[in-house]
Formats: sequence, structure tokens, C-alpha cells
Amino acid sequence: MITIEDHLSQVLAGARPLATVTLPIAQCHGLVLAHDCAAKLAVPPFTNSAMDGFAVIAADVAQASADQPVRLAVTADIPAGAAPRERVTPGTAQRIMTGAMLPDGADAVVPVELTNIPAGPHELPAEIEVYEPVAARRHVRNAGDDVALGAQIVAAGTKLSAAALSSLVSVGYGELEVYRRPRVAVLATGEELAEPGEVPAPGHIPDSNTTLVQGLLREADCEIAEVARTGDTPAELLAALRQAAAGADLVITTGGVSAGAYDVVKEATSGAGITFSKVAMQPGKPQGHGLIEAEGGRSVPMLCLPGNPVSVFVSFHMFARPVLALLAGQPMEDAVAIHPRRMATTSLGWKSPPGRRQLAPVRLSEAERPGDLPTIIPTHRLGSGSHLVASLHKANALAIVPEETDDVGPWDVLEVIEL
Ligand SMILES: Nc1nc2c(c(=O)[nH]1)N[C@H]1C(S)=C(S)[C@@H](COP(=O)(O)OP(=O)(O)OC[C@H]3O[C@@H](n4cnc5c(N)ncnc54)[C@H](O)[C@@H]3O)O[C@H]1N2
Ligand code: MOO
Repeated sequence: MITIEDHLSQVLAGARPLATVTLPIAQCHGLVLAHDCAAKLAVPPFTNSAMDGFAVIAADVAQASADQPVRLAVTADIPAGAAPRERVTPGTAQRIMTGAMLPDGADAVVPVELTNIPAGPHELPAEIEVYEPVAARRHVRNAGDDVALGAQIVAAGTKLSAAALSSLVSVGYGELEVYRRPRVAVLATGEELAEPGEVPAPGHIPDSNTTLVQGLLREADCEIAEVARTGDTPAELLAALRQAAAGADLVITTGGVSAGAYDVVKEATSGAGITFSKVAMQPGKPQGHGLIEAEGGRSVPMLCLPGNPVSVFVSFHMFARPVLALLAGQPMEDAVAIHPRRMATTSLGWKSPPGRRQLAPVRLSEAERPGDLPTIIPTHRLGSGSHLVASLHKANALAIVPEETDDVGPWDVLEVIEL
């Protein structure tokens, strides 16, 4: 048996970032930025008001009170989007809306609520009464407060979140060079597989793996190139794999990789570029990986995951996610640490197979007392059994039980991988 780390490094050795493309920024969510982005605009781009009210000279209203309001003549109106045309001079104010450019001469904004003018739509008043002083720069948002022109905003290799994209729009970007979204083909093998919703014939079970893998791929911001179920002969399966690979950047198979008399994936691909190993993990022991020759001659990375659904889930997170991150343009150090890890305390005990590192699907619940570790609750009383698919949806983490531990006790402290 080989370690999880050895298998992962072999799997990653065959993966290269995909080509880059330039896309409108609205299409870049979940993609990885190909170049550093510096601010082409400052944020805010100009000094503006943080409140609906009146742009004033703070010194003019320093003595203002409800009993002795300060009267100012209103000389202009500045809605958002307008450029002010005149200066604010002593004894005057200009009506200003939130986000509108502060006129020269003004150094503060009096919110409308601190004047005799009711809030809401009104004719421009000729004069206002101000009831409270405002300090200089109060309710003023200065140009460049957030970032200055030329500041580095988002680094190459960053996976673009909604917030990262909005930051980039705010500093002047309308399109970005990003790595192409990985396209993945999914093939499930097994004569026993029934379509979702179909009443299974005796000995058949619903094919939950293709739905699982498609969903996990979507969660990883990938495109689904093709999904197929096949219970064919090795020759037919190999042809189907080569065809699927032609439209994909990665092929993922489930099932048919173990020691059975009908383990068709192993049989079909062992001599066709795919290596099969026993990895010292549970679930997910039998694994295959390599480059498959697609129709047309291209070599396409392939991962052959075991058929048991919990093994698929765990193997996807441990191996497919890092490969997809690399294909999608993320740096190696981010790809191998794609899921955050932390320590947590078990709430009850369970068994683990000796000699294999167990990755048990668990639910983490946050500690009630600040500073305490979160609590680990197994998603099923049978622990990490690789067939326990119906309780898999409760898992938000994988608890790591070391190879040398065969008995996890209550109150043990384990490292967990957050999903
Ligand atoms: N003699 C041995 N037998 C097994 C070994 C071994 O070392 N020696 N390893 C076991 C381990 S560990 C695993 S994991 C499985 C892996 O088996 P395969 O990858 O060959 O998968 P299958 O035999 O095709 O299926 C296993 C299991 O999963 C169910 N399955 C398959 N596909 C789907 C699907 N699309 N949706 C839902 N469920 C699926 C299938 O019905 C089987 O129950 O091998 C052990 N055996
Ligand atoms: O390793 Mo298998 O995945 O235990 O079920």
C-alpha cells in the first residue's frame, strides 16, 4: 500500500494548468486569475458624500444648536452622478446626495436630519437651518480611502469570489484573463446500476455516484463535459473512455477498480496508461490514475475512483479537488491545501482499520464556550463504512484517524478536514 501523500503527488504530477482566456468579468466567478491586477481607478474614485444632506464649511456650523440654528444659503444641488459647478463659500451650503462629488470649498456634510428640511424628495430650499455642528471631514469619503491608484488588488492564481470580482470592477476592470474552466467527463461502471428514480431490479441499486460527482464538480466550479453509465465489456468501456476524454480535461470513473472478477475499469485501462494502487486510506483504498489517450490523440488525465459512494466522496475531496485546482490554474501550494484543516474533539468513539488512515465523514459542531475545540459527531453509528451513502449529506468534515489507531475514544482530539 502507498500513502495518501504519495498517491496525491503521483496524481498531481500529470496535471498542468489549462490555457487562459479573456472573458467579461461577469463570467469569471469561480475561475482563477492569470495575472496580477493593480487598481486602474482609486476607490473611491473621487471625494464624495456619505450622507444625503448639505455640503458645508464645518467652521460655519461650529456653533449650531437647536436653540440657535445656523442659517446657510443653498446655492446648488448635487445629485449622485453630477459634477459640482461652483465652490461652497462661507455662509453657503449645497444640497448633496450620498455618493455625489463633494464640491470644492466644502469640508463636511450635514445630514438632512440635522436641518429644518424634512428627509425625502423636495424642491431645492433657498436656505437651511442647521441644528448641530459637524466636524471637518465628517460624512466625507475621501478619494483613495480604500485603495490608491496602482495598488495591487488581486494576485495571479486567486480563485475569483464574488467579492474579488466586485473589487476588480470597482478598480476599473471589465474583463479578465483567467484559466479556462476544467471540463470533466464522468463515467460510472457497474451492471447493477439503476437510473435515479427507477425502481431497481433485484440485485440492482440506484446510481448515486454520477449525481454525487456532478454535484461535487459544480461545487468545484467545473463544467460537466459528459456523464455516462456503462456496464460494458472492457473493449467497449475503453472506447467510451477515449471518446469521453476527447471532450474533457479530466475523466473521472467510479467503480470497477478492485479485485473482483468483473472489475472492468482496471481490466480495460491497465495497459492503456492507467496505474492502479492500493492507498493506505479508508474509505478509498483502490485507486487508479494516469493519462488516457483520447480519440484524436490527446493525453487526458484520468482518475479511477472506487465504486462505493462514500469512497467516491472521500477520494474526490482528497485527489480530484487538488487536481482540478491545478488544472484551473491555482498554485500547487493552494491545490494541496484546498480544504482547511483544524483540530476537533470526538463526542463518542468508533473503530478504524489498522494500517490505513481513516477519513471518516463527520459533522463538526462549533464549541459553545469560546476557545474550546469544535465537537466531532460521526454521520453514522457505523463510522466510515463506504456504503453509508444515505447519511453522507450530514458530513461537513472528514475526521483523520492515524494509521496506528484502531480505536477512537470519546474526547480524543483529531485533525479534521473541513469540506
Ligand atoms: N477481495 C477484495 N475485495 C474488495 C477489496 C479488496 O481489496 N479485495 N477492496 C474493497 C474496497 S476497499 C472497495 S472501496 C471496493 C471498490 O470496489 P470497486 O471500485 O471495484 O467498485 P464496484 O465493485 O464496482 O462497486 C463497489 C460498491 O459500490 C457500489 N457502486 C458502484 N457504483 C455505484 C454507483 N454508481 N452508485 C452507487 N453505488 C455504486 C456497488 O454496487 C458496490 O456495492 O471493493 C472492495 N472489495
Ligand atoms: O476503501 Mo474501500 O473504499 O473501504 O470501501
